[in-house]
Amino acid sequence: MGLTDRVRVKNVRVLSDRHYRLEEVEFDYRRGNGEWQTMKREVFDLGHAAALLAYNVASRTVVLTRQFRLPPYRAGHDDLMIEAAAGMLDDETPENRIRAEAEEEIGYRLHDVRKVFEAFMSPGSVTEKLHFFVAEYEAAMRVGDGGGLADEGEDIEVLELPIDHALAMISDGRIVDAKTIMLLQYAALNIFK
Ligand SMILES: Nc1nc2c(ncn2[C@@H]2O[C@H](COP(=O)(O)OP(=O)(O)O[C@H]3O[C@H](CO)[C@@H](O)[C@H](O)[C@@H]3O)[C@@H](O)[C@H]2O)c(=O)[nH]1
Ligand SMILES: [Mg+2]
Repeated sequence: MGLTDRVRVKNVRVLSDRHYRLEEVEFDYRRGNGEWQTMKREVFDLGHAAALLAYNVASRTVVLTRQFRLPPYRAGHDDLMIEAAAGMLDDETPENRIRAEAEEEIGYRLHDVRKVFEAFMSPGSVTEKLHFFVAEYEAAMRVGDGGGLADEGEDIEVLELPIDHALAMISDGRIVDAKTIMLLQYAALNIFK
């Protein structure tokens, strides 16, 4: 399968190129009925990212983070965000990046880290693909307090909580981050049976 005979990019205009990159792309697209249509779409290029759920089967617990996120706040979410550990790849491999993020954000040096799936998080406008991982944690793997990198503005609380409590927080709206909901539901289906 390929789309080279259905999509012809005609022009790319960079609207913003600071921390992230916003492009306006003009292209021809061959519709289902065979007719060509010219369109313009804005594409927000964030790079790619990785996320991880740390879990412990015996204690039926998971480790999450809580931090301020400006975009949800601007959209009316008047609370900190509860999220799985995650970070942008920044030219690292997904596995190396997520191991480093787990140490920086939640303070665990994990052993076996398992990739479970990949997903585009907002395919209508954002290029970002997220690589999802899970890993078992134990007290002996704790190497620090986590919290993120203060000089990059990160101020992250570490939350260790029962999986059942985390799942209830999806139902009552306290957890509203997509990657975190996906990982908790993966864990409910495949890890905490
Ligand atoms: N200077 C500057 N820094 C920024 C800007 N936007 C983000 N940053 C900084 O860039 C760093 C990104 O931290 P990471 O841990 O690498 O990424 P993340 O923001 O946690 O990304 C994860 O969560 C996002 C929100 O759910 C996801 O979008 C993303 O896919 C990933 O999972 C943080 O220090 C953040 O403050 C900006 O516009 N300017
Ligand atoms: Mg992060």
